[in-house]
Amino acid sequence: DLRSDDQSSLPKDLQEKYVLTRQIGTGVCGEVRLAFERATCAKFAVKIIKKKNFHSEGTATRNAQTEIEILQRVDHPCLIKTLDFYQTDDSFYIVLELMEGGELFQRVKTQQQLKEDVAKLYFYQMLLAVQYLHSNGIIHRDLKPENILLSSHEDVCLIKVTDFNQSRILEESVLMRTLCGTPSYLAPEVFTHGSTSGYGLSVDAWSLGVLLFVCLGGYPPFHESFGQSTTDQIVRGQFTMVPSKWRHVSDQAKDVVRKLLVVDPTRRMSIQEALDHPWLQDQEMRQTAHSLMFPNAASPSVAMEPGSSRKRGRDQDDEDDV
Ligand SMILES: Cc1n[nH]c(N)c1-c1cccs1
Repeated sequence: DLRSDDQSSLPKDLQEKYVLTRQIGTGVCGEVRLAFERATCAKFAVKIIKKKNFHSEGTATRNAQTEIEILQRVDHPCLIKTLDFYQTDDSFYIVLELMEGGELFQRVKTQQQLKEDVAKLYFYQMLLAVQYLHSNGIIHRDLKPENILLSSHEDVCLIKVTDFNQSRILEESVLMRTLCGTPSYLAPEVFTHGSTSGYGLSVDAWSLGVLLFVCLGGYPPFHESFGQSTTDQIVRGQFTMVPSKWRHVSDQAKDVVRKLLVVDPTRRMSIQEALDHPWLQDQEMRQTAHSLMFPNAASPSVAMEPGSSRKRGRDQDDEDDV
């Protein structure tokens, strides 16, 4: 167990480059510590994953390797960046960007529920991050408030998605290879249930619906304290928007939640459809988000034409969204 002043159990090359200090987070896989780069005193977060916390070392290694591969492959302003990676016989050490605002989970807990325009700013950034992952064939699979980090203690701030430990990289499946051949002889169920054991990108859309519900309502849509088992509530899509918590939330925001929390994945709103939803057609919010994501980019000098109403189409979103 690493005490804050005990650096001796760390990999030597990690010790030489960083000083690890206090714990800033814990998770099922281990802990996160604040670190200072010796050469620059720059601050980072070091995620320590104990291999013994997995039921099999193989799982630990496979999950960590997938997480490392994804962390090193992705490059988006709303995805946490990895700087370094080390390992010993019993642990992995991942050096990550430091997000001074901590976890969204704590922010919602402290504020009880977020103001709608703040929730919209965060949700839009989450949509862009997940749209980027999906466009790179990656399903996150574990989107929750603990895995959304905030860059500062201000309401208006950059968010970053973290923890790809449960993520999966969509490899070319047998079904995809099968579909390369002539489909003439394939039975209909190959198309409708070819990957019965798998699931698609839509699992992340559902999780984003839960995340938005928590941000707007300040409580989770599905929880064992509501009587039935959480699993039964989820598979039945049973949730309640308690009036005292939701009466000041706009109908458009509620509509986004309801269209994401649809049990049938084929009927669930997609990430792109959410980006095209009227609630997200908020140019001021998008401009704020883009200035947070690209702080060095020149702000557009040309204001929108007076009276022009830019109804965004798909290509417009693609063009403007990262
Ligand atoms: C990673 C990372 N970078 N910056 C922070 N605060 C983290 C944490 C993740 C989980 C708890 S703290």
